[in-house]
Amino acid sequence: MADASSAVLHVEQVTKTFGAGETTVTALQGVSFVVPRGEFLAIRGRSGSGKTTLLNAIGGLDRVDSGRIVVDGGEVTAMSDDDLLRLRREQVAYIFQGFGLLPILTAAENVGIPLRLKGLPAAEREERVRAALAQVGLDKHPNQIPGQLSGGQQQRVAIARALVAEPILLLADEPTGQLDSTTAREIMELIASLVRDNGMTAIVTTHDPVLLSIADRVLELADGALAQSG
Ligand SMILES: Nc1ncnc2c1ncn2[C@@H]1O[C@H](COP(=O)(O)OP(=O)(O)OP(=O)(O)O)[C@@H](O)[C@H]1O
Repeated sequence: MADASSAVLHVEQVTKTFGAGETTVTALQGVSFVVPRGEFLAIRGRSGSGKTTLLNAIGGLDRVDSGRIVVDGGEVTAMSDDDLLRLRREQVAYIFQGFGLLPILTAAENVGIPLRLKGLPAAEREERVRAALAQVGLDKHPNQIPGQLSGGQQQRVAIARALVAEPILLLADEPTGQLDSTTAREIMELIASLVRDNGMTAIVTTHDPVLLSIADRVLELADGALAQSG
């Protein structure tokens, strides 16, 4: 059992439904778990099991109906919209299946976005962007736009962008879903090693059984409820 005081994330009895009346879908029902600092946690589950809904609730992108979510001592489920914006800017970083890069910006400019939002001076931004691109093995491609990079390279840019602001919690929703199996494994191993090297905590959703073995622990969602932990 994880020491609750060292936990980065507490999820307690979280429930979320979509729609009303006969069309109501229960996306999450009574989900509870704790993630200790430094853990690389995978969440698996079939399509529609609630993985995206859960990550979006943790990252403050969507609100739940009941239950509590606490990230690094801050109660996400009680935050104002402004506080949620700050949470997403300063504490939580996202990696998406579709990479989520801005197509007209270069790799370096994409990586620099969180640092601009933080208002860091240009010289410090440039140095941190350079270091982040080097960490993901893309130091030779700072000036290419996403359309000039492979899928795996684009996801590396997105990973660098997620890391550059030194978030407490990294959330990755099917980050390898658009990649071939070899590249998918490379990307998952890269995320795992960066999380470990940077003392971060990460939650990654995936369907892929091969990739699950890279995680420290796997939780399974089925019809919006946690089925087992291992
Ligand atoms: N905005 C929405 N409006 C209505 N229903 C929704 C909405 N978002 C999700 N759902 C429903 O909630 C359930 C959980 O969806 P969710 O996207 O969280 O699953 P998932 O495990 O991430 O699936 P996938 O692996 O396909 O991304 C599904 O039944 C889905 O149809």
